[in-house]
Amino acid sequence: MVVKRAFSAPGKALLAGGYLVLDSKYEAYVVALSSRMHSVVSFEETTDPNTSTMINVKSVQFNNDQWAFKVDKNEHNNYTIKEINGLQNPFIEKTLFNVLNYFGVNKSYKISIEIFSDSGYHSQEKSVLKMNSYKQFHYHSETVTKVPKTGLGSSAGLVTVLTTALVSCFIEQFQLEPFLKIIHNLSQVSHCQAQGKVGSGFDVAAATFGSIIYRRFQPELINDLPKYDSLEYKRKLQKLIDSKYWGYKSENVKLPKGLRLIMGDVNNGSETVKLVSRVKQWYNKNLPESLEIYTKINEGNMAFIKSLEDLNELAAINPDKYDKILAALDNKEAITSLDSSLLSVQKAVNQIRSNFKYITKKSGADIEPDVQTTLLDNSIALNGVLTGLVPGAGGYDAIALITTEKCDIQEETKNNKKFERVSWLDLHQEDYGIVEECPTHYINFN
Ligand SMILES: Nc1ncnc2c1ncn2[C@@H]1O[C@H](COP(=O)(O)OP(=O)(O)OP(=O)(O)O)[C@@H](O)[C@H]1O
Ligand SMILES: C[C@@](O)(CCOP(=O)(O)O)CC(=O)O
Repeated sequence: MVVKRAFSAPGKALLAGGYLVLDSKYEAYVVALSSRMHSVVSFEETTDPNTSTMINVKSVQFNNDQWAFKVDKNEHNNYTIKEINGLQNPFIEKTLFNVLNYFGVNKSYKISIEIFSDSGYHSQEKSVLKMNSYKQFHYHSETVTKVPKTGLGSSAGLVTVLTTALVSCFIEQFQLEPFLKIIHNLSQVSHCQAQGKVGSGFDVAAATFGSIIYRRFQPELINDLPKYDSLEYKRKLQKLIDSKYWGYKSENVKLPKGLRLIMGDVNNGSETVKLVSRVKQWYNKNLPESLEIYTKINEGNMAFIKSLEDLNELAAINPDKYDKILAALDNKEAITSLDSSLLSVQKAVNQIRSNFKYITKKSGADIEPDVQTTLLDNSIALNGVLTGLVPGAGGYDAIALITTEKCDIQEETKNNKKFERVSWLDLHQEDYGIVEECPTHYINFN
C-alpha cells in the first residue's frame, strides 16, 4: 500500500542575538516566517525484501532537479547513501543518512519525496508562477544552486521538512507533536554535517518549533559523533538523539498584536562564514573590552524581548490604549509622545545597533555597514515603522522592520530613490513550526 503525507516548515529571521547566540550563555529572538519549505512523501514497502531501499527526491521548481539515492549497508551494518547519477545535494544526503541510521530500518522501501519552496526563499527573477486552488510556487529555469537566495534558511527548512517526511515513514501512526524533539535533534545533526560546521542552529530550531526565544545546544554534541563509516556511528547517533541532554531552549513567542515583520531583500549572497570568523577574531583579541560590548548587546537583546512581552501584555489588559499607541505610530506623531513601551523597543534596538556599529568599525566585519544604516534610518522614519535592524549576521543582504499591520511599505517607498535597492518580501511572522499539510494540495500546478 502506498502511503502519502505532506509537511511544511517555516523560514527564519534572527531579530536579536546574532553572533552572541553562538555562545550558549546568550539567548536570541527568532521569528519564523510565512515562507515555508514543503515535502510530500509517498512510501511503500517493496515486495522483494532483498532489493535495496531507493529514495527519489524531486525539486521540480528548480529545472526539474532530482536525486536518486540507493541505500546500502557497509561492513558494520550501517546504512550508506549513494546518489546513483553522481549528483550532489549534501543537505538531502545527510538527512537520509541520519534518519536511516537512527531508525536502523530492516525492511526495503520505495520512497519518493517532492520538495516545494515558497517564493520568499529565492529571487523570483526569470521565474514562472504556477498554481492550483491551494498553493502557488515559482518555477525556475536553473538548478537550485544557481538561483540566488534571499537568506531565509532554505537549507534548514529543507532538512527539517525532509527529516519529518522520512520519520513519518518509519513510525507507525506518526503524529508530529510527540516526535518534534527527535525531528529537531536529527535535523540539527544533518544540517551541521551538510554545512560542514556547527552553527548555533537557530534556523533549524525555528523551522521545527516556529517563532522562539532560542538558546543553543553545546556544539560538542555533534562534533563528538564518530566518523560516518565507523562501527560506532549508528549506536552513538541513536544515543545522541534519544538520551543525551541537549539543553537548548525553544520557548514560543509571537510579535505583539497589530505589529508585523517586514523583510527587505537588498543584495544576494550571504557572507555569514566570513563575518563570523572576523567577529570571533576581533572578540578574542580584544578581551575584556569585547566582552563588555557583548554584555551591552545582550542587555539590548533582553530589553528588546522584554519590551515586546510588555506590549503583548498591554494589548491584553488595555486594548483601547494599545490601539491608540499603534495609531500614533501609524501617523508618526512626535516620537516623545509615543508610549513608553514602544519607546523601549526603539531604545533596545538602538543599543544593539550602536554596539554592532562599533564592532563593524573595529573588526572589519561589515555587520551594519553605512549603506544599511542609512537604509534603516530612512525606513524607521516612515509612517507605521516602529524599528528596524539587520537580521542574523547582518551584512549587505537584508533589513528587517517591525511595523504596524496597517503600514503599506510598498506604497510609501514607491518611486523613492532612497529605497530603490530594496525588494520588500511578501511574507509575515508565523507562530508555527512544522505542520502537517494535505498531500492532494500539491498536484496539478499550472
Ligand atoms: N527547494 C530546494 N530543493 C532542493 N535543495 C534545496 C532547496 N532549497 C535549498 N536547497 C539546498 O540548500 C542549499 C542552500 O543552503 P544555504 O544554507 O546555502 O542557504 P540558505 O539556507 O537559504 O541561506 P541562509 O543559511 O543564509 O539563511 C542549496 O544549495 C541546496 O543544496
Ligand atoms: C551570526 C549568526 O549568529 C547568525 C547568522 O544568521 P543568518 O544566517 O545571517 O540569518 C550565526 C549562527 O547563529 O549560526
